[in-house]
Amino acid sequence: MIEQGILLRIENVTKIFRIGGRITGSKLVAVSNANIEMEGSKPEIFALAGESGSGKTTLARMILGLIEPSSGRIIFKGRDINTLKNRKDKLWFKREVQPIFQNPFEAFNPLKKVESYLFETAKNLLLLKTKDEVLENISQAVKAVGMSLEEIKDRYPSEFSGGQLQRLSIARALVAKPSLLIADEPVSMVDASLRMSILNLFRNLNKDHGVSIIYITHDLATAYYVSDRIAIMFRGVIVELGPVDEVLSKPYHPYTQLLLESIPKPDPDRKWERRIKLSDMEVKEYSLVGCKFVTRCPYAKEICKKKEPPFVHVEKGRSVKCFLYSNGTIKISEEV
Ligand SMILES: Nc1ncnc2c1ncn2[C@@H]1O[C@H](COP(=O)(O)OP(=O)(O)OP(=O)(O)O)[C@@H](O)[C@H]1O
Repeated sequence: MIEQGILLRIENVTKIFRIGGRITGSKLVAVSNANIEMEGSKPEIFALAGESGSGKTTLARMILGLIEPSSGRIIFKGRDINTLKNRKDKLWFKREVQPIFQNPFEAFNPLKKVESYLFETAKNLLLLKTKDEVLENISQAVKAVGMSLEEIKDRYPSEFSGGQLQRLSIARALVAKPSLLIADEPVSMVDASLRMSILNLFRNLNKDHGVSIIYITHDLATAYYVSDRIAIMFRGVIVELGPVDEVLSKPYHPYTQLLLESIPKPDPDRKWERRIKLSDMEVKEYSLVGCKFVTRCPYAKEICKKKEPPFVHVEKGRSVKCFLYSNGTIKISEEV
């Protein structure tokens, strides 16, 4: 049954990878029981934020249909994307959900003219036949990113700056007329001076063209700037979700609180400082049965080691995965 108004529903999605050899190896739950819902009637920018290795890219790849969840479902416009079998349905999904990658230089072959990518996308995904139709379509997409066809004609990737090339990779995605863009760290390789213009472009695409965007980042400052809602991930688990201004001004989860403490206030461009040492703890934390944050949480109790915390709806639109809130009493919400 098609659910009216729901663009994307990530339903109890888990991804387990096997790491190491077949005998000595172990399992790593890269994404654990993720739940996110995005409405189609209110296109939004949804930030998926977390430090390196928190499972963001794995979740993004599942939403793009590049890898299948170990369990759970991803429902896009009422259809389970992993049950799309025939060519027509797969093509439909490819048009609807488009990726934007981190490194625009890797998205284009240096020996191929940039415009050829746009032509190919129009032909392969929209199945446009006439040259006029194709030109009309790609010129709209290029215009939407603030450039023109004349500007890109006969030019190769090396003739553009990183910022321009990232715009063109966004234009290429737009040729398909997608409802959802999955942008994985789209500004981290772009010069700081051009970063804001790309983020503003996302805002325009969302407001003026009704495109929903999942913005994946480890940078809370840009997440705050560009997005409407945010999910904070830690060791494969969404620990907190809600409107970005509320989550970042009044974080509930002890992990989100710690992250915000570690942001150097005067410089919003700086990445999160690694106040928390990650790599050495990483695999161990992934395998904890209770809360993944228990070993560093200043509020940890016995129960946090033994049981997975529930995802509690704390207030309208806000949820947090923490025992501190499971009895309905918010004990820590100030002094952050
Ligand atoms: N194909 C794979 N096989 C085994 N482990 C994997 C695989 N892909 C990812 N992982 C592991 O899953 C965990 C989550 O990785 P993921 O790339 O999703 O995190 P991330 O938050 O996107 O990090 P980054 O920002 O560094 O890309 C990491 O521990 C990673 O090593």
